[in-house]
Amino acid sequence: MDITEISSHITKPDEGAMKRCRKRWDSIAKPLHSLGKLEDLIVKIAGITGSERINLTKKALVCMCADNGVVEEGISQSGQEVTAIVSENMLNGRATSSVMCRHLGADLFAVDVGVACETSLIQKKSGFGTRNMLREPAMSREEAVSAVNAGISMAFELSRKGYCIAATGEMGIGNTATSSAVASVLLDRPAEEMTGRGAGLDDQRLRCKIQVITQAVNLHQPDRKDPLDVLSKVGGFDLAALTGFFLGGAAVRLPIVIDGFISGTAALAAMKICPDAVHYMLPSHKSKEPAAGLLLDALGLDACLDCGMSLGEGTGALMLFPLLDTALDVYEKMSTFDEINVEQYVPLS
Ligand SMILES: Cc1cc2ncn([C@H]3O[C@H](COP(=O)(O)O)[C@@H](O)[C@H]3O)c2cc1C
Ligand SMILES: O=C(O)c1cccnc1
Repeated sequence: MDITEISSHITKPDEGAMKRCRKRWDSIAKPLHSLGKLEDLIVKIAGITGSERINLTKKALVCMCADNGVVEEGISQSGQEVTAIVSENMLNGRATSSVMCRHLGADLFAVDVGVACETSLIQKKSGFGTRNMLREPAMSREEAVSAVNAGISMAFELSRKGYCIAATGEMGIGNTATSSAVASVLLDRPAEEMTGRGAGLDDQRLRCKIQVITQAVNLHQPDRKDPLDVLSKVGGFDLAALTGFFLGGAAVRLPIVIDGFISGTAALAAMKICPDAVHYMLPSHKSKEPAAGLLLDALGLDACLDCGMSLGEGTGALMLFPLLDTALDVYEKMSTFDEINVEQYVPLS
């Protein structure tokens, strides 16, 4: 399956399963809707999987790793080599995401979709880093399509392997700049509003980052109605692959948890390609990056967590897993009003 046919395989969630799931929540002997957004997320998962019997035992984190040519403009605090170092650390358990995955019992899939050197990650390279978007389009349209297809194929692979839920993550120095560029075009907002300090920038470098993004967008004039045009001109392999992963996840009915600003930007691109894809996305946290809230609003999603996190690698998305597990335990194990002989007041209208 590739991008040309994926949208026709994305259908609406199962309303019947959602209704039955909501009914079960309402029958549990506790104040109605008192687990709030956590109840809503379990209901959403019922709609995604088509069953009110929820299984979240097998969990994955998919980290799309890639380099960005625009790093040579000094828009990140770190050098390009850090992408490969941290990505490799995901394999030996020394990256934040891998420590968290081990703690949570989730399997980590670190995918090389465009790191600038050879790596020992899962190989789905569409190139060795993008070009510098300040000088030329970051990718050709064909390269962007290839990265989207790599993301789609990961979703199909996870579904075949029996995963019940997947968190999204990325590693790529400079990808907050590409995300700001893509988000500013898709949301039609100025770069100043969409740009933050990423992995840590002082005021002067932040001003430079905003200028670089503004200039790149002005130079290439990406067509906001064509997300592939936007991704190819001012995006990155990681963003394109994540976009594909969201689309593929929707097609195979796999609940996919959005991480922070970068994953959120890819989620928005996926929604612009296929609006129904958003029904298969679960929000996790509101990143510290300044446009995180705007992105979630554009997706029509409301995050459970606001911890001031801005780490990437899928770390915010992973934090949702224990909350979902706990909510699911309550959903499955608690007594109902009937079982404890408590009558519920049912309003007449
Ligand atoms: C050591 C280190 C580990 C990271 N893990 C995730 N990121 C995060 O920071 C990068 C984006 O920030 P910027 O656009 O400012 O470069 C991404 O790789 C992201 O996942 C890291 C960044 C660093 C430096
Ligand atoms: O919100 C994010 O995704 C993020 C923010 C800063 C650095 N890396 C990722």
